[in-house]
Amino acid sequence: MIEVKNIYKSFDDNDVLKDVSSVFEAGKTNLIIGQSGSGKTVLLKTIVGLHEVDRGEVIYDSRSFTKMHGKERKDLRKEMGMLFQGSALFDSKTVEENVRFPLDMFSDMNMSDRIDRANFCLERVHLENANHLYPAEISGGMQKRVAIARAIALNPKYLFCDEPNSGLDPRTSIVIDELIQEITKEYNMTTIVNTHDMNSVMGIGEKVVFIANGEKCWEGTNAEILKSDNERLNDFIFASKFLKQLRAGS
Ligand SMILES: Nc1ncnc2c1ncn2[C@@H]1O[C@H](COP(=O)(O)OP(=O)(O)OP(=O)(O)O)[C@@H](O)[C@H]1O
Repeated sequence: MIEVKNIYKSFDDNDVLKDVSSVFEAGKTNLIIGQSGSGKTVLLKTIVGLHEVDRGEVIYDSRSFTKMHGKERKDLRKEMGMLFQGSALFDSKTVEENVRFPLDMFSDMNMSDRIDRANFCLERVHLENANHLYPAEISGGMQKRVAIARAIALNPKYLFCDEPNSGLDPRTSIVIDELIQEITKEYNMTTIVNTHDMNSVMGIGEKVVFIANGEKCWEGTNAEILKSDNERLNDFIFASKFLKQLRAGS
């Protein structure tokens, strides 16, 4: 479980996060949604420690990340897996080498165990025969699966995904979303996903936190979204004609 408590973050005179609090439970796909520029990425980066909070606290299973320094933080970071926008694979490394990378860097496993673990993770994302291919030789959806395999290589307790569906077609997006949800449940991870993909929200939004202008405006489940009378949320969600129709029929 990850808890953010009354977080504030500014850049110069731009107050990006204002008093944001929420709890993200283990075994659930927790989504952060909001318009472009609303502060989703800054929130995610603040949670993983790429930005320091100005005020407030980030707590990982009763451990205050905000109050940690040095080695303690480094150790906690080893429990985090990250899936960045655009997959962020190393072009000059093969699929297997990409997945092995965190193991090479942060584990004390021998080479044979690292290769076994990389293969296990690749099988888990249904990518059995791509080990020796390079990222440029596989599709965008396969690249995402490699990135997921790499993110789970160190068996993280916490998984962070920034726009995991960017650049993917709707069908492949669903496959990736379902994979993220499956592994979240299988390993009881606390997963936080930044997205503005409404298909993801409706598909895997077990908890949805809506950020507008740096403030938490609403939170609930995907089922509750359709019934919400929060005006700002509705303006955001039902900007899509398809969802307006869905709501009318619900
Ligand atoms: N490192 C930074 N330095 C200064 N300002 C920043 C920095 N990172 C983000 N911001 C500002 O914070 C605000 C929120 O940006 P953020 O990237 O969190 O939005 P977002 O909701 O993730 O948008 P998108 O969906 O387009 O990725 C923007 O005004 C942005 O300019």
